[in-house]
Amino acid sequence: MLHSFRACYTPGAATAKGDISAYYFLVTAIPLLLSTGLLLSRFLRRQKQAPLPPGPTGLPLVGYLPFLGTHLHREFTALAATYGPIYSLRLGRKLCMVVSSSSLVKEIVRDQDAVFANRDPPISAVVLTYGGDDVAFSNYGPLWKKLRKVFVREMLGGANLEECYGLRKQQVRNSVKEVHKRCSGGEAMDFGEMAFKTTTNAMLSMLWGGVAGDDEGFYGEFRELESEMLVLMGTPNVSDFIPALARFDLQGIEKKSKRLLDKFDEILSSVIEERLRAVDKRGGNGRKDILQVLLDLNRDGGSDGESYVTTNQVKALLVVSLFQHDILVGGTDTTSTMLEWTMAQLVKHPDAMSKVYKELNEIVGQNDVVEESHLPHLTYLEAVIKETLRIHPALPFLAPRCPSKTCELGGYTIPKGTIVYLNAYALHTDPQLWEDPLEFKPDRFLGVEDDTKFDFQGNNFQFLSFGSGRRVCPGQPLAVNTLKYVLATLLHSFDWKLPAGTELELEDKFGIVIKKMNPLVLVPTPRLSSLELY
Ligand code: HEM
Repeated sequence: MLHSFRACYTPGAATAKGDISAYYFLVTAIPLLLSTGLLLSRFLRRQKQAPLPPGPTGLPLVGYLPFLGTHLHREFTALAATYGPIYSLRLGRKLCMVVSSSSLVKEIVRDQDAVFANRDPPISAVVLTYGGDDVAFSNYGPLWKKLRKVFVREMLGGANLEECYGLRKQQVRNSVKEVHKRCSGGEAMDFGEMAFKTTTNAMLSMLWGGVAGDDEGFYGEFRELESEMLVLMGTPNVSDFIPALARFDLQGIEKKSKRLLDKFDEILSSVIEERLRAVDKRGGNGRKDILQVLLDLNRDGGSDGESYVTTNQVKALLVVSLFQHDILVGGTDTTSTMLEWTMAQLVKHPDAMSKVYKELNEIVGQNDVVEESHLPHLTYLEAVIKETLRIHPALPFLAPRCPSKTCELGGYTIPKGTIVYLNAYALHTDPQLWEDPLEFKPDRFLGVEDDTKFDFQGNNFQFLSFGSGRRVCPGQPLAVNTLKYVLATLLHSFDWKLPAGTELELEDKFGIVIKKMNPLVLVPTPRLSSLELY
């Protein structure tokens, strides 16, 4: 080809010398022209590309990290007032975006949901879930789809949830007995601690039938591991923000997470081995529990033959379920945190509390105990729970998303791999969207004609307690059921008052889960006529 090219430009009289210089000219000029063209087209493309969202500048290397305070949900909300509903900031080497408008959230979780469906988990979470081998941390793809299906259909499916009711009920009734025992001395108790124990025991009993969960020593060990995890996940890790330093593990977080995983693994392996040796494989209450469902999938892949899960995936799914979100959000239990917040708001608002008691008297009566069949009729209690989730969203930024490719949002470029925080707290407290947003007014959720308007599925982009889109919380039906059932039971059985001379404050503490700063200490007194109801 070069030859024919040369022939065109070297007609008859050309000398051999002229031939050679034309040849060299072409050999150098063509690549030069091509690369200039390439650079020019890249430059023009970049000129055409939308800019990054505006945002505060930080310092070299560490970015905006040194300027972050202790109440990130409020700080990120305040920054939106300066930089608008989408802004960017660098945390270490990582580029982050904060989105605080319902129209942009809708674009992320509906119009571009598949693009924004990846995660960027911290190193400690990756280690503690056997390499991110689970539903909460895997990126959007075949592995996530399979694990999500197992989680939603096999582990927490409607039928399974109903079948496990007996086990949950037993644990909640145990708590009622324990509270009743402590009532006689007028003893004050830490409500959050009792709520944590109740929900953990209910979950343990669902997972492996309470085989080991009834054992106090075992429970204590789990609590210890849980608080160790809290520390590990709660400590900002330089390796997460400056990946080039990750291999040095400067704070030893990766090493400690591995040690913690070994302890979890020991417990989970012994529970699994015990079950594999057992003659009766049905677990507690004579039914197939979640452990058995997972072991069956591990053995034969399930009825569709496609739901095979590895042994490590069995363990990672158990860990995530056990701590509900603990791994995801920093060693803290979302359900018991929300139980504590709801109770605190009720104690703070006696009007709302008396409406809950009135509803319980009408629906359950004082000569019966609360059953799950009562729950759909407790509409005021549900409004109270929604209002609490609105003011205190357990995960104020949901679980951060990560786009799998560079895309555009609201006229800005969002580069692949950016960490995207959906600021649910900002949306839940936006005065444009809610009247008196900081006031506790459960009635705002009553009498809404359209059932889906404020459902828990994230169909309304101003109320996002459980997220939205394909990565919406799969534990939501269990979480709402547990919240309603435990609250209804504890309120129906007891009156709850502050200890004499104390005052209630509602100060919060930022973590990946927003917890109450100080424990909620209350004094219960029995309110049912018959001792048998305890
Ligand atoms: C009040 C209690 C709870 C709240 C407020 C809550 C909230 C959330 C939120 C906001 C997300 C992120 C959704 C998103 O990215 O759009 C999430 C994800 C998740 N939640 Fe929950 N959750 C609760 C209880 C539970 C329970 C009880 C379980 C399981 C037993 C659970 C399992 C999960 C899992 C596995 C994910 C990750 C889903 C995925 O990435 O595909 N959650 N939750």
